[in-house]
Amino acid sequence: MATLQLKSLSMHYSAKDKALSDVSLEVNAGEIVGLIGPSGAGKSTLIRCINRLNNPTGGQVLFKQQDLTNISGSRLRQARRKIAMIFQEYALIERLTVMENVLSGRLGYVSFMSSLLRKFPGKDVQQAYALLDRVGLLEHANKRVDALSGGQRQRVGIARALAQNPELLLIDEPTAALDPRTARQVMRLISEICAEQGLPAIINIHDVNLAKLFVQRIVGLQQGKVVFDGSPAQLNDDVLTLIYGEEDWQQSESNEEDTPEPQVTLLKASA
Ligand SMILES: Nc1ncnc2c1ncn2[C@@H]1O[C@H](COP(=O)(O)OP(=O)(O)OP(=O)(O)O)[C@@H](O)[C@H]1O
Repeated sequence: MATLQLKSLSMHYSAKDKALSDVSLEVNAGEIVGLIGPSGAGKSTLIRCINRLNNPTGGQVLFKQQDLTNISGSRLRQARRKIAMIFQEYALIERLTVMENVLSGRLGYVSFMSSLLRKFPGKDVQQAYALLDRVGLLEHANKRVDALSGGQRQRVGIARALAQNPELLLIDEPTAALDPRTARQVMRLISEICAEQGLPAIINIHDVNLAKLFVQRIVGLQQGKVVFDGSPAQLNDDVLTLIYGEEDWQQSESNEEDTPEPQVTLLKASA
């Protein structure tokens, strides 16, 4: 049985605006899905409907066969513990350390008093160290996150998400704030960790070439509807035109992984 099943999911922000229409999708354990589509296609809305940050107006979200659309309170909180999110702007607590931010991924598992005092069991701390080691930030554990680079912050966001022991990752534009090389490193890390843990993920991603490099399945959204669901190899110019409209896609095909970033020479304008 698929980890996640979306059945005829719809979401309207207003009576005339349909952000999502009749979206049906299944995501299996270990599967990484890249969600692509033009601005306003509904990618963020779809991700946020899955963990009920947005409330769908129709259809079902079945996570491990439990319908999340008709639960609330503690049942919803419990389901959400197993669905971790990684955000474009990291959503870290800037004045806290890297370790404290990672441990905040455990807040849903500790008592109210412990969460207020930010007291975590020793095994949670050990796990947090192991996760920091995995994302390459062990020596930064005690630094405040506002002293880190964008790529390092996103690694903290990844470690925090994994601290939840999730069974599904929802990832909203994880590389939009990063330079191309760091973006590839972050995508590689996410795809390696998902493969190691058999963890399914949905990644909302603007950069089609990046998606093609790191995911095995791509879903294309257009005006709130799924118009493509297939492998990166099937994502030809006709399909890209279907998703994005008329464009010259050849131009964007030349970004090879690990190509050195072009050197830019700034010329002073003559007076
Ligand atoms: N809070 C909101 N209130 C009203 N309409 C909204 C709201 N958020 C999004 N929308 C509308 O819903 C539609 C889908 O938006 P959404 O942000 O999900 O698209 P997206 O594909 O993630 O776009 P982008 O790539 O630009 O982030 C758009 O028409 C958008 O204007």
